[in-house]
Amino acid sequence: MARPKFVAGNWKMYTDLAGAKSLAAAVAKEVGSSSKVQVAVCPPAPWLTAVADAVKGSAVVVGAQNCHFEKEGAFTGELAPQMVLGAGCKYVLIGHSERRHGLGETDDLLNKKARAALAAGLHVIFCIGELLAERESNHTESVLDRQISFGLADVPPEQMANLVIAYEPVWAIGTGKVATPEQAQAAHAFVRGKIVEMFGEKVASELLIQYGGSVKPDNAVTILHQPDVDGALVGGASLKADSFLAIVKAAG
Ligand SMILES: O=C(CO)COP(=O)(O)O
Repeated sequence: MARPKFVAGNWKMYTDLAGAKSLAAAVAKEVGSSSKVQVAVCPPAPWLTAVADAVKGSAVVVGAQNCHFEKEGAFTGELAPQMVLGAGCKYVLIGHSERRHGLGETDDLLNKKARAALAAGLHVIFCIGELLAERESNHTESVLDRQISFGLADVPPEQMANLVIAYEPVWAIGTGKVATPEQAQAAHAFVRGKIVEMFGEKVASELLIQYGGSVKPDNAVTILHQPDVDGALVGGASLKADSFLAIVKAAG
């Protein structure tokens, strides 16, 4: 069975409350109550409930950009997976490069977060990707191998149906330098092969793997129609309804 396409917008630390609500409402209005392409928006944490309200009744779902691995506790500034669920989210992003490299989140920490989020009933978009220096020294595959082996260690195979991988080469994020369709396909095929090794053929064949890094309406079609590319995780172009919806359309 063909895998569905899944396009998610990562709004990062952008939007104010009014802007978040109107962007979400515009996306929801156009997507409507059923959609062949799965669509998610991931606003900043303070806007999650308002955005969940704004997309209610549409096929658009909401994701948070991070969560903690504990259910509750003295963790100032953190969000428990249960809180993310309670705010109306279906998804959570785990392991975005801006948190791995900008905030020092390790493979071990990300593994704890992914397992806790899945156990709580959230769906996880698990982000991986190599730095430019790692690609240039031919270490792309070993980096992806490490991020997957450690990051997804001990994830119960039956919970893999609730996990999506986003391959986001760090050198393509926010730079306008998109991976070529061939580079994206090669990395995605490698990732799927690694999932076969860890979880078997069935899990791997059903796994959605998004590409992220400078996806725009004008480059989306070729990237999104590579055999192992099942969607996109969109940053900058998700902040305007028109450009985000054009990418959703390109996926269909
Ligand atoms: O980081 C990204 C999505 O998570 C990609 O960001 P850009 O689309 O702005 O390159």
